[in-house]
Amino acid sequence: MTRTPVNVTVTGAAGQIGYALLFRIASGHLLGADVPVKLRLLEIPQGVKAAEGTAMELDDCAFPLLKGIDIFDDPNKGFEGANVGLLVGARPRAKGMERGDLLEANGGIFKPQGKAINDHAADDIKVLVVGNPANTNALIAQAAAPDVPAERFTAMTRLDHNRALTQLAQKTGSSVEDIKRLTIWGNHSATQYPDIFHAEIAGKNAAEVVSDEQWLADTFIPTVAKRGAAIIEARGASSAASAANAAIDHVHTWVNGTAAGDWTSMGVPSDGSYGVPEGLISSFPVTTKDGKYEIVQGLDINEFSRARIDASVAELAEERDAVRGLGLI
Ligand SMILES: NC(=O)c1ccc[n+]([C@@H]2O[C@H](COP(=O)([O-])OP(=O)(O)OC[C@H]3O[C@@H](n4cnc5c(N)ncnc54)[C@H](O)[C@@H]3O)[C@@H](O)[C@H]2O)c1
Ligand SMILES: O=C(O)C[C@H](O)C(=O)O
Repeated sequence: MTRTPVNVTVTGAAGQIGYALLFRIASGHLLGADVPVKLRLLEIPQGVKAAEGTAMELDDCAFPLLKGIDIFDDPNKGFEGANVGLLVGARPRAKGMERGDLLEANGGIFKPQGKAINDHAADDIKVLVVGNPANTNALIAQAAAPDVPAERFTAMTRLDHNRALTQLAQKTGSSVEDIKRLTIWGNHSATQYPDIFHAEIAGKNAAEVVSDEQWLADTFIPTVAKRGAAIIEARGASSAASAANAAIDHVHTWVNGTAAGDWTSMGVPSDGSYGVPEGLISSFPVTTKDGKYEIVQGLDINEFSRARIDASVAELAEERDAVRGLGLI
């Protein structure tokens, strides 16, 4: 039986992450090796020509799963019939720009995109926001889409999760696939909290294997939380291939499920779990199955973790209050 192609809308398609992302979507890494896709690329008018160039290259790959590419500069058209929305395009912080200015500029992008999703996307739309500040941009888009179930709006912390896996594997001389149940809590920002207290390495408690709270506090957490800035410093540009890879992982896991005994980290609307105020889009440990996710319940949160989760959640609440003050939600 021939499957109906899945419509995947990618915003910021002509950007760095877009260039690293589109070829992997088209080759089946996002949804599966047997799932045909149609790409809908959304750019601002100045980005359309470059997106056309990328589309030419996608054509030149002759990907069997790629059933069409359309390019738009109007979100209402870009999200028409979208089953998956990858919201990558965002306004970067310019020199001299205050935080409020950045939130306002991104509100001008994510509010109309949320409304376009509300009015034009397919009923089963799943949204991943990558563009920073990702959690709050997701909140803005979600607030503009009252007819779409709130839980379909998610923000990317999978890159942080993957970064933490590698740091922990390198510290303990283990392999990333031996590590399970790691969690990123809170905001995709320097306040995020990578938590290894419930993680396991080859079946043993990771915190006990590491047994070095100073390394945890002074090396592991800041290395993971500030990795984005370190990449910018080294590369002169923000992470692109690793961010695209994490976006692929996020959606693939959401659609295809977490492995038994493991979980992943996703920024999702809080249901009040772990004291995170309801509605904030915060990173949690989640399991996924049949295209749905659930926040892992019942974890004991020690004092060390509690203070760090609270600090990151407080930052999210501040961002929410700021965008509320700007009338964006
Ligand atoms: N969540 C994460 O883990 C993570 C990791 C890395 C980067 N990021 C963020 O991802 C975003 C994109 O990064 P990049 O390196 O691809 O940036 P980039 O500047 O290379 O590309 C951004 C693209 O978005 C386009 N764009 C801007 N406004 C748009 C709009 N309204 N509609 C459609 N397209 C629009 C631009 O024209 C540009 O082509 C940034 O905000 C970056 O900070 C997030
Ligand atoms: O784009 C950035 O500011 C950094 C990015 O969010 C990252 O974590 O690599």
